[in-house]
Amino acid sequence: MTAFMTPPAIDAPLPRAEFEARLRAIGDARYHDKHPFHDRLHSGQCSMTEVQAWVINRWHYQSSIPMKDAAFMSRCRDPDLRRAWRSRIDDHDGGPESGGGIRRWLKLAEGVGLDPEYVASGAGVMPATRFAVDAYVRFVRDEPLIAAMASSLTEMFAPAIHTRRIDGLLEHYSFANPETVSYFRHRLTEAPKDVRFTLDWVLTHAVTRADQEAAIAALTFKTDVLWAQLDALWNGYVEGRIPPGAWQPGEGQAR
Ligand SMILES: O=C(O)c1cc(C(=O)O)c2c(n1)C(=O)C(=O)c1cc(C(=O)O)[nH]c1-2
Repeated sequence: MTAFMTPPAIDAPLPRAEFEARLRAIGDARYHDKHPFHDRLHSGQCSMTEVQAWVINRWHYQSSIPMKDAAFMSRCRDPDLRRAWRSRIDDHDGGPESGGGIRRWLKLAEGVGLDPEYVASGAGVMPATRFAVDAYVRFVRDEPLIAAMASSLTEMFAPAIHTRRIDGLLEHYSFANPETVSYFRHRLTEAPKDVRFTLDWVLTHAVTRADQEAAIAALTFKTDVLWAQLDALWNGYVEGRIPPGAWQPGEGQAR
């Protein structure tokens, strides 16, 4: 660089490929596939109490996802964006006959010996799970659209963990069969469809460095949302410090 050339501004936007690499690096560093609860679950070391606690608590995430997507859509003036986004709600809610991911999660609940009505009531969800998931819904409702969209990009990292989960559950647990793991099989095609659209949108529309940093921060926040849920699960049901009001083993069993 000669003395007459202007140095690049500190806040110059990242080239597209570098921006994408920064987003992907968040998965390598912080995605919840690295949480010890997942190793325990996928390698068959979880007791049925721990599996039931996971299914009950994750219900709060599952059931909130279409609500956060509806909150997102309520903010979009662009019909093209709404049209692309609404398939996410269809994936989880499905039609009246077929149902969708929500119904498939309740099949898993039944398969692990729980009363699906108990699970669907949301009773027994731990406070920390609620705080984490509800923070995600609020984030998507309140933050700028680019950050709201980028926070869903943890789905970039989900197919690998879903594949590991399907294989691990089928290998190690007698409750696992094509019906009970069907939730995860559907996600193998649904998540890449979501990511194709959203990643391209974020990479294209985050044109300032500030927007790019906000997208990176949003994705980082979302990894915290996921990690915090598993920390709560580990504390409550592996370490045995069940918080007041949360599910007690033996409650909500299938009749
Ligand atoms: O099992 C998982 O590890 C996992 C992770 C994630 C994720 O990375 O947020 C989602 C899902 N599953 C999932 O099933 C799902 O429907 C989903 C929607 C979203 C989202 O942020 O919009 N994440 C995820």
